[in-house]
Amino acid sequence: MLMVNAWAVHRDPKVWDDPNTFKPERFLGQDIDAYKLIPFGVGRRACPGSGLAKRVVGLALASLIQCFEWERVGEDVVDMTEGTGITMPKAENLEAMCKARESMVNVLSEF
Ligand code: HEM
Repeated sequence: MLMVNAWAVHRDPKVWDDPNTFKPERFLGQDIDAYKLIPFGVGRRACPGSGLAKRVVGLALASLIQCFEWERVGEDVVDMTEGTGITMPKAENLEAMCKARESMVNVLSEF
């Protein structure tokens, strides 16, 4: 079996400018070469759920931001250090506080 090291491809300075900096705007307004960005694999065995996944992740995140106000638990900046594992867990679990936004209280209390 051939395992492709997507982690290394996504952090290769020969492929990406400033690869270790979180810059989502780097993806705006341009087509990215399919072999440079491979979170869903590539080719015949690429993830068939990628279209669904991309829509659901955006929808879930947008819903959480729309419905709740979020705050850190303490003053410390969130530690983004990566842990070990196939699905790239954080080294430290993310703890956050959320409060339903005023405009959402009636909507959320119906569930
Ligand atoms: C953010 C969410 C997801 C990520 C990052 C992801 C990523 C991947 C990756 C990297 C592969 C292996 C591709 C390869 O071997 O080159 C894969 C395979 C697969 N994924 Fe996903 N996936 C996601 C969501 C989903 C969803 C929502 C479904 C189904 C509804 C799905 C169904 C599958 C299936 C069936 C395969 C095996 C394809 C094959 O071996 O021919 N995935 N996925």
